[in-house]
Amino acid sequence: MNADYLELTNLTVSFDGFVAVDRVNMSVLPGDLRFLIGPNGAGKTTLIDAVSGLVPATGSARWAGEDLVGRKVHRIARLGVGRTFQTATVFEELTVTQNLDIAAGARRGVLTLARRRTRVPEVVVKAMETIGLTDLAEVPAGTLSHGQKQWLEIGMLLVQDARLLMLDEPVAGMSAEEKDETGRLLRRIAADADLTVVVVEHDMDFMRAFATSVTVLHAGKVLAEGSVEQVQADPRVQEVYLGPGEHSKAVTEAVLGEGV
Ligand SMILES: Nc1ncnc2c1ncn2[C@@H]1O[C@H](COP(=O)(O)OP(=O)(O)OP(=O)(O)O)[C@@H](O)[C@H]1O
Repeated sequence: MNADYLELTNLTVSFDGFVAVDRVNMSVLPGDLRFLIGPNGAGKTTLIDAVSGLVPATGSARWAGEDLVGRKVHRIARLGVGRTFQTATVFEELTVTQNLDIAAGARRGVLTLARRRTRVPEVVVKAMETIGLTDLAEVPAGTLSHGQKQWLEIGMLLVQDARLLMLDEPVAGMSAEEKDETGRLLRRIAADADLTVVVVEHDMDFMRAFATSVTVLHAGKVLAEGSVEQVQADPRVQEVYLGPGEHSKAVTEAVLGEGV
């Protein structure tokens, strides 16, 4: 099997004694589009921060045969781990091509960057096609819509050869069409390119439409894991989203979506 799978064992993050991520065990295989959901403060962002090396953790986070815990951020990135943040971080005054070229350059190193190049590298052309921004190649990134900026950020991870992509609320603030487009893009990336994708998301409609598997975090712990149908039908999941007690089908559906 492709060694590019993520395996968290007892992953734990504490902030001055407060345990934000509590002995999490979780495996994500290539080709999977894993959604990480849970109420506010459940520890979702902290978990992907720990995997990307942004906060110290204990336990282990194995990826591509190495343990990421204790490694520096740049070293983790070099192992093919990439993430986006809730706010897109593109260079607004540079074009789509230039943004991708710089990201690809970061991977190539200073020597290659210093050489004059007259044409756009193949990897940039390919990423632009994947994210659907070929027609906007020469447009400054600052003029892109919110959704298009998120896609550009995903493209920047692809040209850096990221094989594990962790995306923090990618569709927040997007239009319905942009959400659909993003879902299809993530499916393409996961299934066709066989990359490992973890999406932190609050948008239940988006999760239902595109997740291939779901992990539910609550108070730093894994509460449930499985297919969309399995986690939606889990009474413990319904309870953390709705509070304890009996709920009408209509109320449950309003929060967790239809089909529960
Ligand atoms: N740097 C920090 N120092 C102290 N506490 C923190 C820090 N970062 C996060 N926390 C706490 O850890 C808990 C988990 O936060 P986190 O942002 O990971 O949750 P989340 O599931 O991503 O929530 P949301 O969906 O609201 O973004 C929260 O109680 C938060 O206040």
